[in-house]
Amino acid sequence: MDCCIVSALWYFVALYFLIHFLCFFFADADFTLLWACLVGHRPGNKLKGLVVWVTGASSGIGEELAYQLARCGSRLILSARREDELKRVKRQCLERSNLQDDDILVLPLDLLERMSHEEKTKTAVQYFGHIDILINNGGRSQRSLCLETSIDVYEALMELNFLGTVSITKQVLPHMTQRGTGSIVTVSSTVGLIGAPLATGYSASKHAIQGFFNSLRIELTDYPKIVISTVCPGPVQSQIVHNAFTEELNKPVTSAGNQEHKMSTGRCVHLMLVGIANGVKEMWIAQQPFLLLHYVWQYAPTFAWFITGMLGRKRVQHFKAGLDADCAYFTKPKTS
Ligand SMILES: NC(=O)c1ccc[n+]([C@@H]2O[C@H](COP(=O)([O-])OP(=O)(O)OC[C@H]3O[C@@H](n4cnc5c(N)ncnc54)[C@H](O)[C@@H]3O)[C@@H](O)[C@H]2O)c1
Repeated sequence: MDCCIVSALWYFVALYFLIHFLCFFFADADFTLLWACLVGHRPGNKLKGLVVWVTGASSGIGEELAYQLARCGSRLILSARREDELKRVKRQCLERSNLQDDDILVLPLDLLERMSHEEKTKTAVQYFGHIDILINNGGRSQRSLCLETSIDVYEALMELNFLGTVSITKQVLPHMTQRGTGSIVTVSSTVGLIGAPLATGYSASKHAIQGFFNSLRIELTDYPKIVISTVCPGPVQSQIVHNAFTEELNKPVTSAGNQEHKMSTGRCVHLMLVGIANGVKEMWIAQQPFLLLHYVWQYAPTFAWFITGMLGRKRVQHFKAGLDADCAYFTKPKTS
C-alpha cells in the first residue's frame, strides 16, 4: 500500500516537472501572461466600450491591435502619419466588428512633431470625453553596424522611439491622474531587455523606454488604478524590417528578408490584449529561443553573454555577407 502511495507521488512529481518543462520550452509568453491566458479576464469582457488610443496603427502590430480591439468592442483612436492608411484600417475595423463609424476616430499624428501632441491629445479627449488606454506602439527599428552608422541615425531613433513616446505619454497622463484611472501600454522589445547586434541604437532607445516606464510606474503609486505596462516582443511579422533605419538617415533597407519564422502578428496582439485586460505590468512575448534568452539573461548573465555572443556573431557575419541576417538563427540564410 505504502509502495503504491510513493509510486503515485513520484508519478505526480514527474508529471508536474514535465508540464513545467513543456511550458518552458514551448511557451511563447512569460509565466504571468500565460497564467492570465489560462485563468484571467478575457479581453472581450474587459476592454468592451473602453476608449483606446493606438499609435502606429497603420501597419503591423498597431494595425492588428486595431482589428482585435474593434472585435472586443473598444472605441478607437487610430494614429500614425498616413491618413489614407488609417482610413483603410478604420474601414476594415468597421467590416470586422459591430462598431459604428463614430466609434473610431482617425487622428493622423507624427511622433516626431512633439509640438503637435498637446493639440492632438485635446482633440482625442474632446471627441470621446476621456482616454482609457494609450498604446504607445509607433516606432522604427535599425539594421546597421555601429561602426558604419551615422550619429544622425542614433538621434532619429531616440527622437522617435523614446522622446516621441514620452511626449505623448506626458500629454495623456494628466487626464488619467485627474480621473484617477487609465492604462499606458508601451511596446518595447526583447532588445529593450537584452542587446542585439545591428540594432545598437534601436536597442538603446528601447532600453530607455524600459527605464522611463519602470521609474514612472513607481512614481504613480498614489494612483493604484493607473496601470503602466511594457510589452517586450521578440520577432513578430510586420513591416518593421522594411521600415528600419540603416547606416544613413534616408537609406532604405534593401531587403526585408523572410518573415515566416517570426511569431504571427495575431498571436502577439492576442497575448498583448490578455495582458492589458489583466493589468500585467511587463509582458514577455516571444517564441523560442528568444523567450528562453529573456530568462537566461535575468538569471545567468554570464551564460547569456556566451549564447548571445555565439548567435550574434553569426548574425553579423551573415549581414556582412549580404545574407538575410534575421534568418541566421533558424534556417540556412537566403541571399537578400
Ligand atoms: N515586429 C517586431 O519584430 C517587433 C519586435 C519588438 C518590438 N516591436 C515594436 O512594435 C512596434 C510596432 O512595430 P511593427 O513591428 O508593427 O512595425 P511596423 O513598421 O509595421 O509599424 C510601425 C508603425 O509605427 C508608425 N510610425 C513610424 N514612424 C512614425 C512617426 N514618426 N510618427 C507616427 N507613427 C510612426 C508606422 O507608420 C507604423 O504604423 C514598434 O514600437 C516596434 O519597435 C516590433
